[in-house]
Amino acid sequence: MLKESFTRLETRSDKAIGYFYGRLFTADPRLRALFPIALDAQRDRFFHALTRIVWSQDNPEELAAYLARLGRAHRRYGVTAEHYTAIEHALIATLRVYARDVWSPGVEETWVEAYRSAAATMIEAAERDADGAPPWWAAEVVEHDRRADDLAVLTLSPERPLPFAPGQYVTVQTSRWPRVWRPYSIANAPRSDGRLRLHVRARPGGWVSGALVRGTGPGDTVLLGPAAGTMTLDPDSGRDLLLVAGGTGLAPVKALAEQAVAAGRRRDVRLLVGARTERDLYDLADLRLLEAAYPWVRVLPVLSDDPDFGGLRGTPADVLSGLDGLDGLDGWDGGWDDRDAYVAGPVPMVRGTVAALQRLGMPLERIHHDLLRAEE
Ligand SMILES: NC(=O)C1=CN([C@@H]2O[C@H](COP(=O)(O)OP(=O)(O)OC[C@H]3O[C@@H](n4cnc5c(N)ncnc54)[C@H](O)[C@@H]3O)[C@@H](O)[C@H]2O)C=CC1
Repeated sequence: MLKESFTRLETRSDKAIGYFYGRLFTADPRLRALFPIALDAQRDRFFHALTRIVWSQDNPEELAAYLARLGRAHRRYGVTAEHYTAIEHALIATLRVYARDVWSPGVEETWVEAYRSAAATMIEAAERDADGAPPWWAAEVVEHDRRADDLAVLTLSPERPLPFAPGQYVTVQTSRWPRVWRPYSIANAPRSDGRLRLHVRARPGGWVSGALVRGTGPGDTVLLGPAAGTMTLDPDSGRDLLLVAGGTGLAPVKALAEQAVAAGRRRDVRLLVGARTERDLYDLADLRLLEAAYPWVRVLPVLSDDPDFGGLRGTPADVLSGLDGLDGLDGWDGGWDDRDAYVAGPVPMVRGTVAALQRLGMPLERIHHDLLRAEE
């Protein structure tokens, strides 16, 4: 019933979502303040979440985990239990209009039940979280290192300790765009001074990334959400590590490399740094320092858009796919089933790299990435 009625809404999603927000803000205009000034991205995210909830009804475990993440993430917006009731009314009113040809009291009851159950899971997760972590941290920008016109490395000092594991990300809000949060991976292992580094590339039309690269400097304050993400080192593994980064996907991978070397246990680390041109290797000097300090770490730049480059060319996936019959990856040939891989970067690059690693014989459970979260 849910899927059938939701399909009616999907075919006219723009109008339906517009109607939904209209109902919501008319019923309680104060709710408008919870949302960003421009609603476009919010509309997409709301619809994406609804779609996922409807289509995950057959998979309660996956659904509960997703809703718990969603509920926790909503804490930073100041969402409370009462807001869920207002959303319920607006959603049901919208479905009544847009799914009118299949609507009946039975369908309505099913929706109300499914909505309340989803809301209860979100609220419960948010409340459980509220016992411990704050919903957000204020952090001072202590360094702003502009490495290219569109790229900056920011060092942030949170007002209170912000716990995280290498490989995780935080969401960031700037004063320029209230209520707009964007995720950025933390680019360092935890430090004694509690500081965090972010690698930010300003995307065309990217509000937060543009503000962080071009409109932020030392002394400014940003807000950070709690750390999240599962692309973390397997604590039981002493296996060699293959780290693959594309562009600013270097951030989480560098944090993992720092953690691996700090653990004191010698694990061979190969770090493939994918970029378009030499100019885009924005952190190579730092990576070379890591390599010099730990001889078992090898940093291998791979350039896709520079035919004159003397090193590895193509994407990281091209390099891995071409390994058959070559000398191997800087001394590594074979043994792919006994290594851990971590991959971060543009979605198609991550997909291609995962496929190439599987073809080399690496089991899927050893290949870590953030793809599903990126799509959330
Ligand atoms: N945890 C994660 O997975 C993280 C992911 N990212 C994502 O990484 C991306 C970085 O963007 P930029 O720095 O602009 O990277 P970029 O566009 O400069 O590309 C970096 C590398 O990825 C390859 N690449 C780009 N598009 C590709 C495609 N369609 N197919 C195959 N390979 C491709 C390039 O050849 C290059 O090697 C962003 O999308 C960001 O959201 C960033 C941080 C963490």
